[in-house]
Amino acid sequence: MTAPGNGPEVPAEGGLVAELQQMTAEELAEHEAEVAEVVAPEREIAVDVGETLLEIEDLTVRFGGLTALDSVSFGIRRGDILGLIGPNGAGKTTCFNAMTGVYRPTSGKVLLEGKPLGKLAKHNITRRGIARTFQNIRLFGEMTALENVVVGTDARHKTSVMGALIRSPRHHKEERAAIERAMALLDFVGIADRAADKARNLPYGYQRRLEIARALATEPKLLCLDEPAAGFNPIEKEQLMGLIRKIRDDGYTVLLIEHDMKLVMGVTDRIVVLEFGKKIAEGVPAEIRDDPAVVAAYLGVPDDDLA
Ligand SMILES: Nc1ncnc2c1ncn2[C@@H]1O[C@H](COP(=O)(O)OP(=O)(O)OP(=O)(O)O)[C@@H](O)[C@H]1O
Repeated sequence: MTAPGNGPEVPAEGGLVAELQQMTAEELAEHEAEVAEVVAPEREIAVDVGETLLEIEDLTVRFGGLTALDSVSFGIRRGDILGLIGPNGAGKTTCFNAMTGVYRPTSGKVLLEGKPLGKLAKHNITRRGIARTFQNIRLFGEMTALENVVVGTDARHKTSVMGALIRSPRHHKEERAAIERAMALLDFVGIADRAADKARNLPYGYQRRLEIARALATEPKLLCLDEPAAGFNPIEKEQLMGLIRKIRDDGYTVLLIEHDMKLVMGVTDRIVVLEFGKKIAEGVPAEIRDDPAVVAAYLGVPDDDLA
């Protein structure tokens, strides 16, 4: 990682944005294709679209006497956007936490590409290919936006600690590549113009996008987004839908926890519904919208618009 203040090469203020503004439509399309190539370098991931990427088998998580997740099973296909929904306290975040090594499941399994994640620690699960964002934004506030993303790319670095200490040529090369990739990711999520700003000084919507860029920096096979639209206005929600689709179109698989039903129904390929820790429904958005058990689970939840 580049030490803060050590001068990663950020374009001069407005540089990239000014450049983009002057581009013709053709040049812009070419630029976007180049950015997409850097953002998802492992293009072969698109080849296996439709195969099962992640399987959750009979997953149970108990906290003392409370069963937060009760023998839940579902799968995620490569290239899909899967929505995980349910009323407050249904077990959605617990499911994310059990998948990403934050909680140990009481019983059941999580398999990525057919291999159980077992008792892997969080960072090893990230290395295996699951990245996530959090309900409450977690960024390094004193670091710049660019540095926050460079930190994410560290999960993929191959240099040894010694190599980093003596600043070996391999380490130097990796560092340059990390900065270039981080810049491309900021561009991809639409916040490259604020690359040099401290994360804590960014507007809220930019911080949410920065979290997504940082998660993408780990080159995940599966990107888990925990309520990414929380606190967004309708225009920002619309833009977020566009970004989630763009991420999927770039070859990633996405698992989305979100309360905003319009967004969930508009962007997902399939939906799994939890209530009181149990799976009560699974299907395509139109099936879920008309499912009596789902409608009943949401009755009395005025903020959610199931119509
Ligand atoms: N660390 C914990 N210790 C004890 N109970 C917990 C813990 N984490 C979650 N729970 C409980 O587990 C249940 C499921 O919580 P969870 O946060 O997974 O629900 P959720 O569907 O994500 O809800 P929300 O939409 O409100 O975020 C709740 O009853 C919650 O209080």
